[in-house]
Amino acid sequence: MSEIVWTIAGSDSGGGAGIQADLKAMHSFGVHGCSVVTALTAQNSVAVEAINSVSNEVLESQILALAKDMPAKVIKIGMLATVAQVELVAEHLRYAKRTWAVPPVVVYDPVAIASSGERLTEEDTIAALKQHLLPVVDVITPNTQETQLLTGVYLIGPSAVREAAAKLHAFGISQVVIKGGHWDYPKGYCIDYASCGDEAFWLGSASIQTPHSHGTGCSFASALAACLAKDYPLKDAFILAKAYINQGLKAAVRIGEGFGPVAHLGFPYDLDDYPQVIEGGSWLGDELDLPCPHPERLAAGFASIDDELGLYAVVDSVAWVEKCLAAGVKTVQLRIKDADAANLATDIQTAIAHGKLYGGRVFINDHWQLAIKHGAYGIHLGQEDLAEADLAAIQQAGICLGVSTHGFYEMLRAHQYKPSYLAFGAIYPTTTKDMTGQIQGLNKLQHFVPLMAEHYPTVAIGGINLERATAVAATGVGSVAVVRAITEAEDYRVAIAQLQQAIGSL
Ligand SMILES: Cc1ncc(COP(=O)(O)OP(=O)(O)O)c(N)n1
Ligand SMILES: Cc1ncsc1CCOP(=O)(O)O
Ligand SMILES: [Mg+2]
Repeated sequence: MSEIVWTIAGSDSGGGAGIQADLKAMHSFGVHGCSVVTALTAQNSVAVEAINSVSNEVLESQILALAKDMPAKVIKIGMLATVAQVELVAEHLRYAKRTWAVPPVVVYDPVAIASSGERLTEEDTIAALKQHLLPVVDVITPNTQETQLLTGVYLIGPSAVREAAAKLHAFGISQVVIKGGHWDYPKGYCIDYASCGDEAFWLGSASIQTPHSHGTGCSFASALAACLAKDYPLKDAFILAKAYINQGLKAAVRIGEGFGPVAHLGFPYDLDDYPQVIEGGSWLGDELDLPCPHPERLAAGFASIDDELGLYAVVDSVAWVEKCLAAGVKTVQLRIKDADAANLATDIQTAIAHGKLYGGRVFINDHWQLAIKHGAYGIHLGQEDLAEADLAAIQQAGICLGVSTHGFYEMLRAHQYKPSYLAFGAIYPTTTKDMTGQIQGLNKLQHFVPLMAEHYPTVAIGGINLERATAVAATGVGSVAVVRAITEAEDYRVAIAQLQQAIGSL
């Protein structure tokens, strides 16, 4: 069954923003959108001619009807036209959070001012929002103007953005997304910021020049709400919502005499629409004063893999490396997690030598210094290793680099380094490694592969066995990596042959 997401917002008779935009964006991400209308605005592409807020009775009847039968996983709040509406909605949200079997996640897009400049709310709504609504909000998505209205912080640079986010967190909001669509800083770029308190993310996209951007705020927040309902973590929902808006702005056209609406074109499948993940060491990172502990170690663009990766065995001993190579596996990874293991250096050296002897590709997990020293075919690194490892040395040695990713944010982060392959995991639950909260599933894999397969060899890992291998390969992923499906098989040679057949590889 589809996840249910409510939008509590105003109707836009022009069809470009409000409820109408919300439902289209939600549909694009495959959730079922329900609506609670707060006002029947009379608007067209030129002006907001009337607001026509609904009575609290009408508003409440919609909430009660939905709560009875269609409780939401995520509730997106948009325009609340009166102080009385703010109080009523806040009261129902508090009640839902207290009493529903699964408390809803509340996403608030503080629609204070329409893109055409008209004020959509009563003058004294801000005070009521701070007192009643913000304490029940989980995620807030203000633009520059709305951030300033709510925090009093004038967004003149990155530290002001962080300061404003801290003020929003202080209202009790755990996740803050500040949209930079109106900054134009650095020139020609749109920079957005998200903070979960302990982690912060910056995204950058080249500004898209179009006057037809009506409804972008509503659509962004609704896309984000839908992705949260699909269990994407905030950083991935942030990426997808941004890609959705970029895609929609590029395709937006005039409808009416004024400003046309952002287009709604379904899940974003074109990598060109995706934002750049901004890290220290990049020029955008420098503009934002992001720290970079080892700029001299950074590198992008690594050696190419010489052939299809095929079945990829990930094993923890030299003996297993040799057994897999001898059984015809062409890509093998030595994954020794104990940094103080006796004979670590000799094991790595021997595994690399076996690779050369059998004509296979041996990747070394984690121990990049020893891998460089002994001339490995490749090195596999996790996300946390990227900031520490000497990528420049790996690149100069001509060694291939594989990088793990768990979701869209990490995928785009890895893309900055242009590695030799990208691994997506964990596709299914696994007992080999603690992957709590990082299980992607086949659906997400189906989204990752078309975005990246044109640029890199791709690998799926995590919980893959013979029964699952065919479905995984059907996503178009280039390689399937397994641990237990080989090491715990009754007969590993038979298992290797069957897995190779299932994924259509030699
Ligand atoms: C092919 C492949 N994909 C992912 C991983 C995981 O690597 P990493 O994130 O570095 O985690 P550890 O393996 O070090 O626990 C992998 N090893 N191989
Ligand atoms: C190392 C690793 N990285 C993501 S899942 C995983 C373990 C995969 O092991 P298995 O194939 O036994 O599930
Ligand atoms: Mg590792």
